[in-house]
Amino acid sequence: MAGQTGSGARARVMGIVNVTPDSFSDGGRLASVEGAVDHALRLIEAGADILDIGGESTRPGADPVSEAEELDRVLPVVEGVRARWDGPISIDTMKPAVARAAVAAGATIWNDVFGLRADGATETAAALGCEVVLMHMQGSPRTMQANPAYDDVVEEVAAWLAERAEAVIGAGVARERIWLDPGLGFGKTAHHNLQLLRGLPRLKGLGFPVLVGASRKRTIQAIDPMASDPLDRLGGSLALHLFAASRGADVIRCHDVRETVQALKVWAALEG
Ligand SMILES: Nc1nc2ncc(COP(=O)(O)OP(=O)(O)O)nc2c(=O)[nH]1
Repeated sequence: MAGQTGSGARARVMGIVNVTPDSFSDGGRLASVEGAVDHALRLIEAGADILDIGGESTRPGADPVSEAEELDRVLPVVEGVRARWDGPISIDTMKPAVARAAVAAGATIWNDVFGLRADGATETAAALGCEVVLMHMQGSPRTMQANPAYDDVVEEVAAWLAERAEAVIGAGVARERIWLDPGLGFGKTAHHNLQLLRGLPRLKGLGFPVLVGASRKRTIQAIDPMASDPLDRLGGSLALHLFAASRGADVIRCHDVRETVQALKVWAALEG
């Protein structure tokens, strides 16, 4: 994992490759394996440090995808990218079997929005020895936005992430393999998301690299009602991600890689 940020060093950029028909901002755009691999290679060309490949939308109200269907979607893309690039590839999945198969196909990171809570997930992560992203989610993708509520969202998310990290370390996952993620939009209101971004130093204080994904998310529309179309949220995405990097985020997960890399570089140059 790259060095800590906040001292002018650029946060690493994780480019999103959604191999799904229904992702909230780019669903269905990568209809073929070739198209998805080409898109991934374009993200690398644009400066992505990591590629995140996912076969199941986690947007609010998303329909679950079967293990077989998810495998059919992601494995050919992981294999296709790995055959052309030797950089870090993360698999964005909640299913241990999908993570296992993707690592066998060349993925090096398990990005689990469910925080390794599926049956067998911690054992699988320990056995794979890959890096793991533990993300906070209140509820499930189908229910999480119904009525998100916290007394103190920063403290509650920090405590939850600390507990999950200790639990997976106890299950055999090496401490240095763990990244944390506050899960913006996963059981949070726009207000909660902004508070979590302001509270990133508290999450960094847990002693793990922090990943933030605000790209094209609904929080931006809550601030700019004109941005009803996720594709109209680039400016807000860049603002949220620059703020996150300035508060110590180590990895930024985004769709618009070229613009994000450029913004982070200029911001780092300003900070000297
Ligand atoms: N670690 C992490 N993983 C994530 N995976 C998916 C999404 C949702 O965004 P997207 O992939 O664009 O949409 P969808 O889930 O509809 O495919 N957000 C995160 C996030 O914030 N952090």
